[in-house]
Amino acid sequence: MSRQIELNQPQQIVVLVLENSQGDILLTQRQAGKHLEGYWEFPGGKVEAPESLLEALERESLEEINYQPINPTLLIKLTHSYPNKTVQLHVYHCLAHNPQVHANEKQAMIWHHKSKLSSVKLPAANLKIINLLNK
Ligand SMILES: Nc1nc2c([nH]c(=O)n2[C@@H]2O[C@H](COP(=O)(O)OP(=O)(O)OP(=O)(O)O)[C@@H](O)[C@H]2O)c(=O)[nH]1
Repeated sequence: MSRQIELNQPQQIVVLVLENSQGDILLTQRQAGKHLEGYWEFPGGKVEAPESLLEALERESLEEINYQPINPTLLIKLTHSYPNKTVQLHVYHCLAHNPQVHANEKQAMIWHHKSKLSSVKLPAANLKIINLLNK
């Protein structure tokens, strides 16, 4: 496969929108040296073949925030192109009363009300997700 075609292939990404009973959403901060360093995001990451989307979601969630998603539902699937890569995000939503999470990778973490997410520095791909959460 040529380099150009590889660049055009979207990376398959799963993300978890974890919402507590107050309508707050968990955000983690992308670490230095990574794509979109310093931006806030939903926990998640790349799907690793041959795992399913839900297996990837569970693995990423356990790895990053030590949380096992309960009954996650698919909120939206979207594709976004950044200057250096294209991602396809499979966005899962999970509502939990008082989820106990832990920053396993020592990343900064905040709970932020869903109605105020537009004031946070989030990746451009996440705009559609924020709009959906506030419908
Ligand atoms: N986890 C997460 N990733 C997101 C979100 N929005 C968004 O555009 N992405 C993009 O999806 C990709 C997630 O990949 P990743 O976190 O596993 O990989 P990475 O960039 O840290 O790189 P690496 O694991 O190769 O070092 C990144 O390019 C990231 O910028 C989001 O809300 N959560």
